[in-house]
Amino acid sequence: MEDEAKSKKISRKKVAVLPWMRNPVDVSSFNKCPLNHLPFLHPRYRFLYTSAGKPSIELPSAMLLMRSYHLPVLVNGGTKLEAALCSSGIDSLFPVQVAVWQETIGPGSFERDICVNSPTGSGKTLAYALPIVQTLSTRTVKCIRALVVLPTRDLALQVRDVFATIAPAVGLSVGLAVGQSSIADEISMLIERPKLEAGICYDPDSESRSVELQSAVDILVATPGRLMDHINNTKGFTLEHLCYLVVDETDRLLRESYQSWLPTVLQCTSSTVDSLFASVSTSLSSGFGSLRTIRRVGVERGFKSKPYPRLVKMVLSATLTQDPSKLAQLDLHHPLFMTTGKIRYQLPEHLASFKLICEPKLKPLYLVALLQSLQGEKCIVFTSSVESTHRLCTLLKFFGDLGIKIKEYSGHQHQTLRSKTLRGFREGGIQVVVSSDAMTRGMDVEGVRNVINYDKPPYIKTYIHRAGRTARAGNYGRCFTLLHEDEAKQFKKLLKKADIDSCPTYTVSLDSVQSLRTTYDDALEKLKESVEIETFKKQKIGFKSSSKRKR
Ligand SMILES: Nc1ncnc2c1ncn2[C@@H]1O[C@H](COP(=O)(O)OP(=O)(O)OP(=O)(O)O)[C@@H](O)[C@H]1O
Repeated sequence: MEDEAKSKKISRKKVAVLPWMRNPVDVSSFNKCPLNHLPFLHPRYRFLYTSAGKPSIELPSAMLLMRSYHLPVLVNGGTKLEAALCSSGIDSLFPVQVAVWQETIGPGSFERDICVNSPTGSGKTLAYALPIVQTLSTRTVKCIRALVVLPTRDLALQVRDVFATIAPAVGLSVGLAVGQSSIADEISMLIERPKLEAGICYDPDSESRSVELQSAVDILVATPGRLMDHINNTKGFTLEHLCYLVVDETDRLLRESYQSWLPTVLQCTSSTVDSLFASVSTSLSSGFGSLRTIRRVGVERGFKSKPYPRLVKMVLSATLTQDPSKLAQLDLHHPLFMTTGKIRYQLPEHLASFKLICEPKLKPLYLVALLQSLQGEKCIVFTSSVESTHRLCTLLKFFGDLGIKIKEYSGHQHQTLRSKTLRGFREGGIQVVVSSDAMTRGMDVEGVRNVINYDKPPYIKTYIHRAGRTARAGNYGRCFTLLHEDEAKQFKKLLKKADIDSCPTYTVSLDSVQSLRTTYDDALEKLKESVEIETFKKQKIGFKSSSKRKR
């Protein structure tokens, strides 16, 4: 939001778009592509099988050929990756995935850093996950080669799951650094302990042992805070072999410094010839293990005959920032901008936007009437803050049996509770989630048919991300915005920024609103009591902890 407020001020001064953003690759000019027609993947059938189904060339030479194209190993005439994708219900790639594929595995060959601005739900996660996994499938030594950074824990978990559906198929391990478990547990998942002879105890503080520690993962999905903890404190944790850095939800991640994670990562990964020579001279004295590391850098990280290539960066968002000072932080190399269509803010193709004009004092009643008219369809209700999320959710529960299960989701809740709610929502036990902006970005819950803006979104970016929780992956969805009469004009202006000229009015029956009035009065009374009890409890806890401190 701050980003948008600032960019508003700047836009009045008419900041020029960066030259490389002026002629983007238009993702909408690409079509969906069945997996077996994917360029560079398809020829394997021709190389390997004749029309009679007999192998046309020897398998080992075919394997070599595939390796040179970063193609994964064959299984029964298909690829392990293809099989993994198919078993998770993916039989073709979406346009953004095909476009990115062209620039990575295809002719583009990861030569440029890639910046993707593509609508919510268009499949950006797989767009970067698939080429990375395919390229790394030929690696022989395990170390962190790809790092994906996301702003929240739940988003990181979601992205880890996408990698986990394809990476193990080609023998790659995916790790998570988000602070979901204790730091010790996380370390044990990320770092492989040396295998010791019987009777010898491993001492994690021993300097002499640290050279033997190895990464247990090839791909790491992390949030900035926990990533910094590992960079600063975890023995054996290194990003020196990193080949791919993905900054997902880029504009959100660049908005805050998060302990300067980005400059730190860039510093950890800068592999100049100088530093390489420095490490050669130190490693020569430190034994065979490190010598292997030098060879790994020289051979595996090298492609296109460049022995020590730069780190490839991929940055993505549905509302990618165009602010030059923000983008400069990424230190992009010859960046390629890929965007969908000509409009900066695009909504999903099958999203229908509606407004619902309500009397200010009766807004909760309009919401209940709307929820009832949606008949239990999965729905996310967005409010403007964690406090109003809590209040609204509590109020809805006091409405009695609405026949729908409603839960709250906000940044103030404990992670375990949030995860439980998310699980229930995904599995269908919960039909309505009332959320603060914690669920606005990136969250992918299958079957969400409706999004309701209980509070008007302050910025178009907020509208794009909230609305984008529905109508994902080509599905249909609706976004309703509850407005007071005097907010309508402002809202119209806001939608104009995403080139939305028409936002029809949705109506709920006034009778159903009126019929809820008595229940509403009771619910309001109960809400008042509940707020008082909670305030009292909070004060009591505050008093206890402050008197403890005094003691
Ligand atoms: N090729 C595909 N075929 C079928 N479904 C797909 C494909 N690619 C992605 N999906 C599904 O589409 C949904 C949206 O994908 P994803 O979360 O990557 O979108 P996104 O563009 O990152 O959205 P956001 O901007 O909101 O983060 C997911 O449920 C994912 O499983």
